Amino acid sequence: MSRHAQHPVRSVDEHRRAVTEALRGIRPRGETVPLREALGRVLAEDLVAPLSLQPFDNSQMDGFAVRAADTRRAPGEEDARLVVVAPVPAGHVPGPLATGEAAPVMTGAPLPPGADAVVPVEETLPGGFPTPGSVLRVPADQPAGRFVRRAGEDLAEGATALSAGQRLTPARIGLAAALGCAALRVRARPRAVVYTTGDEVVAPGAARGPAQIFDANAAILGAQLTEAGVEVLAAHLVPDDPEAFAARLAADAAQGPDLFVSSGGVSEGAYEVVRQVLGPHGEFVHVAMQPGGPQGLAHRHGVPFVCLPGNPVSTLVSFEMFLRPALTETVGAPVPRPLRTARLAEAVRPLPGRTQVRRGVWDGAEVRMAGGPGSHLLAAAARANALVLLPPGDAELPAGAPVELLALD
Ligand SMILES: Nc1nc2c(c(=O)[nH]1)N[C@H]1C(S)=C(S)[C@@H](COP(=O)(O)OP(=O)(O)OC[C@H]3O[C@@H](n4cnc5c(N)ncnc54)[C@H](O)[C@@H]3O)O[C@H]1N2
Ligand code: MOO
Repeated sequence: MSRHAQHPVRSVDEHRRAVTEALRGIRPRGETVPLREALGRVLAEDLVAPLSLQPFDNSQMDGFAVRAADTRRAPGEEDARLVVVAPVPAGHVPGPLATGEAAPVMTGAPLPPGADAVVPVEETLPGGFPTPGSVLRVPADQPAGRFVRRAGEDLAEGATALSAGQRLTPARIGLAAALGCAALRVRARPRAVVYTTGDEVVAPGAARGPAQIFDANAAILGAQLTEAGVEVLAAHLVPDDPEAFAARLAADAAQGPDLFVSSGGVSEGAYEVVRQVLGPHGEFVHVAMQPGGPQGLAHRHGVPFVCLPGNPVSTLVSFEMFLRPALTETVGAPVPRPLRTARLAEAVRPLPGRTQVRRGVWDGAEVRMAGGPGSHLLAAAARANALVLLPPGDAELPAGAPVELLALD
């Protein structure tokens, strides 16, 4: 237990709500994108159908358009006899169908005016598509409407085809295309600036001193933000120098970001650059979660600032537990991670009073821990495909016990 309660303690849910509230101020701008760039984007305005789907009555089968009334069974006859007229290929406008006629129609071809049913070619005699003037035999008593796709059956002209706030899936993009739209108005991606902090941290590829480590967190956060549909405007590695950090922040604010995200510099040390600069502009708390205990949340230059702890796995887990769900809730993307129930492949001891987020390898049924609980274990986390959510508890969870997890891929 801590002797000096330096930070207020809050629950995982409370902090997720706080991050979500902080992001509510993000004002979605709109932009128009071609359909091929629309996947996963969030629609900025309703799409009203400029035409019906189907746009016209058409055939669902390769066969013959007929008037159902012409096929009424004559006494002692199995089949009705009709006269074949000129075929209707898809994409061509047919002439009207007179009584007693059958027009060869292909799937998707408009139904000739007067026709109200389609008989599939394989049900007819003599078979295939006979030349115009030939006699065609079709099974008697064809029901009206058979194999006819009605105009407006799927969607009526003027109806709301897609609603503002919907995420664009392949089917929704396809619907826009079917309605003749080549581009869609979507919410612009939120734009973030990322800071990684610490005198001990150097960029991958740079020269590393004996007490230094490479910056893993800029790469982690860059990938997580990109995956979540956020544009990373810039990523800066800042030293433990509050004045330099404050100046960097002011310069970056001029670019008009929607969000600042940092890793490191939030806990109890003597050189906590993020907490020193942002402390007066926000709150630094301890969340009842491991990893990812120390957390900060501020506003600077009118922009929400989410401060994550510096251990690489703490950064990774904190993003998944707080920032990603907050983006889903406020900006409408990304898709939430699926929450699944799995059985423990091995006994696991949870933490009293704190939610523990372990990294796991999940095979769809059982989950096995990938490495220990330590938040520096990035290589173990890289083997994992799930975050295992262990609720606070004193008693060991036996092998076979059900646990919830967030599936990462
Ligand atoms: N006296 C206390 N000490 C610590 C506490 C505490 O409650 N009392 N909490 C511990 C926990 S839990 C965490 S998590 C860390 C969080 O600390 P900070 O957010 O201030 O992060 P740093 O001290 O800057 O770094 C922590 C750790 O991670 C390494 N690191 C930092 N940035 C990067 C990076 N970009 N790439 C790779 N690795 C990074 C850094 O070298 C440290 O080892 O505080 C504990 N201490
Ligand atoms: O809470 Mo810290 O994030 O465990 O390492």
